[in-house]
Amino acid sequence: MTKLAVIGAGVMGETVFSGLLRAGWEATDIVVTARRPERREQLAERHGVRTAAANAQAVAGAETVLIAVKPQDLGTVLDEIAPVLSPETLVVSLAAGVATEVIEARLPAGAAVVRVMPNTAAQVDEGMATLSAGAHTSDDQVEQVAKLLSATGEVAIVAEKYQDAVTAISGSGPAYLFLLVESMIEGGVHLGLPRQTATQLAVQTVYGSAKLLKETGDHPSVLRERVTSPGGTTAAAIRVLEDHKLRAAFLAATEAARDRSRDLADGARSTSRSAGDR
Ligand SMILES: NC(=O)C1=CN([C@@H]2O[C@H](COP(=O)(O)OP(=O)(O)OC[C@H]3O[C@@H](n4cnc5c(N)ncnc54)[C@H](O)[C@@H]3O)[C@@H](O)[C@H]2O)C=CC1
Ligand SMILES: O=C(O)[C@@H]1CCC=N1
Repeated sequence: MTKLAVIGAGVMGETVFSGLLRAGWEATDIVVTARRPERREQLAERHGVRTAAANAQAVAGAETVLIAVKPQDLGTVLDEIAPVLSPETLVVSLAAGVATEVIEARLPAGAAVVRVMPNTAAQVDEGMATLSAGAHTSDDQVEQVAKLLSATGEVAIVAEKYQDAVTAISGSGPAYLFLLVESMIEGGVHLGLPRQTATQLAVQTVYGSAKLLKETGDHPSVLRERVTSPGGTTAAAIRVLEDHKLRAAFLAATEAARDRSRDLADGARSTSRSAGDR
């Protein structure tokens, strides 16, 4: 029997199901779909999971269906799976922006839906995933999804009204930090450090700082003050970052991500198809 059908196993779909395999799930419990045959072959070879070319075939008889297509492709997928969805099947959507009520409206009446916002740090079991229940989802089903996702990191249950803001912080967040690391590396190279040295310094500094934040539980401003000696180098650098309005940039950037998340919901109401795969 299929425990989990992953519909649209791109970056995020593979991230979630490969975490379950690391946590001890059997590959035979999982069936995955993707638009391109080469991608399906790659996933079967890499993980030993079953693949299906047709979404309806993958979903038939599955306990849980994890939909990991882009919001623009969600409408088409929901229309394909709705006729074969059993009333017991739990539907989990990873799509940014798309409300559970929009998903429920395209599925048979009473379908149990959970909306999840994960992030790619789940690839190393340090993910942050939030989940919100739909109108017909029991507490046990929410617990079931929380347990599934906790295989790859932390899980929080949030009111659905917060999911667009969550997307702007933890969903997109890894990309902001990677951009910061890229910028630190370029800064080091600009100062004459060999690229390899600059990369080692930047990566370990971000990793160690994240660990310090998490393990001490201290507020970031307290940790920042400990680095900032009076009249010293850090104060000089932070002055420049403040001059360049780093905080204002983050406020504007997270607002833009939140707004884009809301806009993406419109794509899921149609049956249009996204321009193409990565
Ligand atoms: N990449 C990320 O960091 C995160 C992504 N998400 C959400 O996860 C979803 C997927 O995003 P990515 O993995 O980044 O995209 P992706 O483009 O890597 O993966 C999407 C996959 O869906 C497949 N697909 C498209 N239409 C299909 C169809 N009709 N039937 C079967 N497969 C189909 C594509 O072939 C592709 O493999 C999106 O809804 C996004 O909002 C959520 C949190 C983080
Ligand atoms: O960029 C995106 O739309 C997706 C959602 C959160 C992270 N990646």
